[in-house]
Amino acid sequence: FAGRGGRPPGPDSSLEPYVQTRIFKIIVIGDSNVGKTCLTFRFCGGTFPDKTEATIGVDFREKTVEIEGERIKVQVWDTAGQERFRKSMVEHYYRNVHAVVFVYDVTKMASFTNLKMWIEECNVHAVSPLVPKVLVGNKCDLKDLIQVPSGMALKFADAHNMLLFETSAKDPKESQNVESIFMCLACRLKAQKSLLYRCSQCCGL
Ligand SMILES: Nc1nc2c(ncn2[C@@H]2O[C@H](COP(=O)(O)OP(=O)(O)OP(=O)(O)O)[C@@H](O)[C@H]2O)c(=O)[nH]1
Repeated sequence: FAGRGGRPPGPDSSLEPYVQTRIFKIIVIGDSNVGKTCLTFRFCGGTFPDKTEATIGVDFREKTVEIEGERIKVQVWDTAGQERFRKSMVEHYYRNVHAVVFVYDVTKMASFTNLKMWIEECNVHAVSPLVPKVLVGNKCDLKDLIQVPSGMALKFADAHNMLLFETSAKDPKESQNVESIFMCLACRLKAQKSLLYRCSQCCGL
């Protein structure tokens, strides 16, 4: 199925151990300035960038993780939040996507209300309801500036069948939480794809 990657076996592959690595494509979507670049940096590189600029088109980051003994490449697509930097790329974002991360800024109500628009864009591009989606409220370190209450975000997440993560890409103490966003999705994808394997074995599809 789509989402497999790695080098095909060469003529003398019997001499070398060859392990195929699956690739999961995860896109990160949301308003400009909510911290998509910083979250993907934190997950893939373990750091918070000193300085960021608006993403133009898309930036790719990746990290190989191990789940139940299988090495999986998590390919993160850090998409542009600004309309002018994303319009020529939108089709590519959604093609063969395995999971979606919707991000808002907990200190900016508009970024939360705009989520409806991001979900709509996802639907317009025919992303299957089976594609796992999560909601991330970022910048939780700015405690005095919070505009989006957790209860409100939780209600929205429930209504859209998503898990909610409230995180900070900036605060190193929160890095485990950032990691959980992507690991949770990778685990769900691994479980789904295992089911597909079993199905293809039993019903021959
Ligand atoms: N305090 C705080 N600031 C953050 C956090 N995450 C990101 N920022 C800041 O928010 C600003 C925007 O971050 P980016 O990661 O570039 O935002 P983006 O969503 O990728 O923006 P676009 O590329 O325009 O879509 C930067 O100044 C970051 O330093 C966070 O968790 N806490």
